[in-house]
Amino acid sequence: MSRTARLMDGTGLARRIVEETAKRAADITERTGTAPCLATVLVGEDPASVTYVRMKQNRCRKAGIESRHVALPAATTTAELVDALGALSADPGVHGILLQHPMGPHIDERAAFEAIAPWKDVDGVTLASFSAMGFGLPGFTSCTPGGIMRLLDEYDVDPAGKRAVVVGRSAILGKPVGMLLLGRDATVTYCHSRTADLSSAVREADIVVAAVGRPRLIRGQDIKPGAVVIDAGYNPGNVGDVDFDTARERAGLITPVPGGVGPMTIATLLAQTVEAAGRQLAASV
Ligand SMILES: Nc1nc2c(c(=O)[nH]1)N[C@@H](CN(C=O)c1ccc(C(=O)N[C@@H](CCC(=O)O)C(=O)O)cc1)CN2
Repeated sequence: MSRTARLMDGTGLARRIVEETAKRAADITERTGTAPCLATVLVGEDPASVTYVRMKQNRCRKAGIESRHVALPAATTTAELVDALGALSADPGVHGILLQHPMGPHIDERAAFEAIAPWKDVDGVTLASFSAMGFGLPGFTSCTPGGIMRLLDEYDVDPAGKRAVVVGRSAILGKPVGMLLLGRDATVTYCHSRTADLSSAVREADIVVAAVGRPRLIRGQDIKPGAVVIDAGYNPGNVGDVDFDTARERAGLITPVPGGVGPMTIATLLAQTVEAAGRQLAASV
């Protein structure tokens, strides 16, 4: 019998989160006379990154969050980038910092991320944020993983006792989403480019998170009937890592691309920026 998965509507949920965030931003602005402010930092002019940063700035504007942009040339050195991030970290007018990824092969990404003050790390990329996520302590989550967990909650998917397979192991996506699922008592398997038999691992999964950046890598035939399929892939042309048409015939729930995980990434960034501003401005009065 053929079935069609229910769609997980990231666009609609993100809209509601941003509306709620806008109310909190307005409240902070009224109480303190200062609007929450996100600094966006972009090294080079990668077209996709330019688009994502612009999307973040536009959503900030609509939510009453100020944004300040630092555009650095592609040839910027790690030391120069660290200096720029250090200046933003020390600036009391900036409450959150977003360093767009990727930054170019000559940049030491870890050194750059660590130049962000942990209390302004609204993108959840520092070791401090990563450790807090790992230990289930309060802190800022990486935005896409945080958005994915919020989507699962919205659709009453309780990870406890479920087999979750994360395809991908990047520092801002695969690793942290696996940690968050483990923190919610899922049994987590990470798959990656050296995994011997990806298909058989995926076939075992009650929850699949595709976060590898390979268009349509995960095919419907490998999806366990009724599984929850989260497509966190953002490949050129708005193509996900999951072959949507075949996967939706077997999954129970599935995120579309576009309209699934992507909007949740930005909504999480905005919500965490306002949270950071609220804390910093409360501490300064
Ligand atoms: N420092 C970071 N860098 C990157 C992150 C991140 O979370 N922090 N994530 C990705 C890309 N990304 C944000 O930066 C991102 C990708 C896609 C979307 C999104 O909303 N996509 C839409 C479709 C967009 C369109 O119509 O063109 C969707 O899926 O519906 C948001 C953010 C890499 N770098």
